[in-house]
Amino acid sequence: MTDQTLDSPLLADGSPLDDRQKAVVERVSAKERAGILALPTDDPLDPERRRRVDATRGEMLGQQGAIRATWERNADALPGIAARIAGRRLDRVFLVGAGDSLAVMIAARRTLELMLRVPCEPVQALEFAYYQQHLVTSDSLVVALSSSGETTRTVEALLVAQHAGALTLALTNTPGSTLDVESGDTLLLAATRVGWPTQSSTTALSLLLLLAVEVGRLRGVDGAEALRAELETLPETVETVLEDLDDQVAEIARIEAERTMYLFSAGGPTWAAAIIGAAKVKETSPDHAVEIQVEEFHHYNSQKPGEPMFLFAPSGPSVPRGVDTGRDAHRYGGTLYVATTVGETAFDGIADDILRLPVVSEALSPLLYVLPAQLIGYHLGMAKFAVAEREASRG
Ligand SMILES: O=P(O)(O)OC[C@H]1O[C@](O)(CO)[C@@H](O)[C@@H]1O
Repeated sequence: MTDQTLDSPLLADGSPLDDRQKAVVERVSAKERAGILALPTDDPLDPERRRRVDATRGEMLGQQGAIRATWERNADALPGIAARIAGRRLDRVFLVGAGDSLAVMIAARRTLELMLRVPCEPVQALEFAYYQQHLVTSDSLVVALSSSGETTRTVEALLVAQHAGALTLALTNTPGSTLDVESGDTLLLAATRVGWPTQSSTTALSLLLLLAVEVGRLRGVDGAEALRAELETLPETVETVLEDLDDQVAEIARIEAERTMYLFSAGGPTWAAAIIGAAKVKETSPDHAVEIQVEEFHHYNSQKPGEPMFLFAPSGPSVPRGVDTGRDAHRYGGTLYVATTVGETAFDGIADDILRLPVVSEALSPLLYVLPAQLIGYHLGMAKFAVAEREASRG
């Protein structure tokens, strides 16, 4: 059965989709399945994984330019879309995606909620398409993000939202993709995605943040102008953070290269960085990585002896629980690495090493905190290849 495409309940009788849309779903589903079957193996020296890890570095370091190019690309379209959203009475916003694209939605949620003043719910695309149709109204806004524009469940989510009469908006890196073609309004990313995804996440996040502050400005929301001004400076900060943390993370990766499980934790908007960190390790290596929300960490024996934990905790309300997490990491016999704000002293004497990032509003902080998450994934991948090569050469 592994080479078969999977059925969708939206292809069955009673589906809101028409025959043309069902054919669209069948087509993207078959293509997606082929992509999944072509993923690298868990061979520690898999050349396809290596090719993608190698390609990731340049893309990761080029994110400042990709963000600026994405803003430029949408300079004409974004103001009109922001005006349509600002002028509309909204009951709620659904932020739909899969994998990294869902993490981006989680990262953007806080700024969107501060600026739009309605609940903005990140939802996995399957959950939305199959379980939440009844919640969508003509006053809802559904934003669907897919870098490829061909992720089946995300395409289905967009189609379902259209049938429910919601205002819809697509974001994709692929002009002419199914999501782009099926959507009325599309914002286009300017990301390179030959390696494991980095630019596609940060460009999408930067665009959603820009859209949010534009809507906030149009609606006269307190703090929108200041947030806009801060956001405008962040592409350059992205570059600085990557340069400043690169060597430090490479050294941590060398220390931790022979572990087989990696934990990532955070709370608030930076939760997205924990999700992305675990995703990058799973992409760049044959090993396991999991994200655990900073509060949930305490409700189980969450860390095993020797396991490294990466905690993302910019100054903000999640820091005290992060400090508890750090103490328990050591009680479990694990190691703790913390990414936090320069000048934040809460983790001094608790963390095994601290990655320090510039001061930034917590709502915008994921745009910076996904960077150490990407660096950890990249450098662990490279360090693991080095270990595997050494072992292979010993025979
Ligand atoms: O943004 P897209 O193209 O929908 O891709 C989503 C997919 O990409 C990944 O983020 C990484 O391959 C997956 O986890 C996810 O299912």
